[in-house]
Amino acid sequence: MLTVRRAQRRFGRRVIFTDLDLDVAAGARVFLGGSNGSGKTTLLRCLSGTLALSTGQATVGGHPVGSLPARRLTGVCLAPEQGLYEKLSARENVALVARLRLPRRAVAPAVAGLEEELDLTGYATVPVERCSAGMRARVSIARALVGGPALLLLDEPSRSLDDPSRLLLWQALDRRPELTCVIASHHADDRRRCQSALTLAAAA
Ligand SMILES: Nc1ncnc2c1ncn2[C@@H]1O[C@H](COP(=O)(O)OP(=O)(O)OP(=O)(O)O)[C@@H](O)[C@H]1O
Repeated sequence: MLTVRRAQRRFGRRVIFTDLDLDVAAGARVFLGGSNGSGKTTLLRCLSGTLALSTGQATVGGHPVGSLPARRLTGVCLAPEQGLYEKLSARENVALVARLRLPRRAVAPAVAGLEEELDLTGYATVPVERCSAGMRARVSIARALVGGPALLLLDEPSRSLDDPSRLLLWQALDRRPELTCVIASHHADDRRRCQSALTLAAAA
């Protein structure tokens, strides 16, 4: 589902990662570890297509990352508490993405299903600007999941989540055994829930 070949990303002369190869089969979960500043977010941004690799290639479902077909296959939650439309409600934020990914009649049921799964129902109609960091993180995760992506990229989803909310996330992932996930995290329990791990080393 996800293939990375000889990937390198530099910022100026600073090499963040290099010679990176990765093969992630459909349905596999990869834990992305490494200390602060080791390049986890940078790699996820490259895999989502929002940042270009300096050299090397990455494909999603055989399509180059960043291409329209690859983007269609990819659900992204890179800054769990940010990047939402502040004046819109949780429901509207999720529905916006659902409309891009689903036929019109499938939008409302898909959004309602995710509201239930991630326990958004109590504040689904409240503007996101009034939500806490943990609430926002759950909205961002719902937005990444809506429309049934084949690949999910999550950057520190547990950062603002309490234990019951983290459980909701993992239950949602467990309900989707076909979903391929790459999850950057510092949380040992997140590591346990993934079949394999890639640990990035901090650049010298
Ligand atoms: N736009 C940029 N320009 C220059 N350097 C950058 C840029 N973005 C990130 N970096 C650098 O790249 C390195 C990796 O950052 P990144 O955010 O990917 O680390 P991380 O592993 O996600 O860290 P954390 O665990 O703290 O979230 C850091 O040294 C950071 O300063």
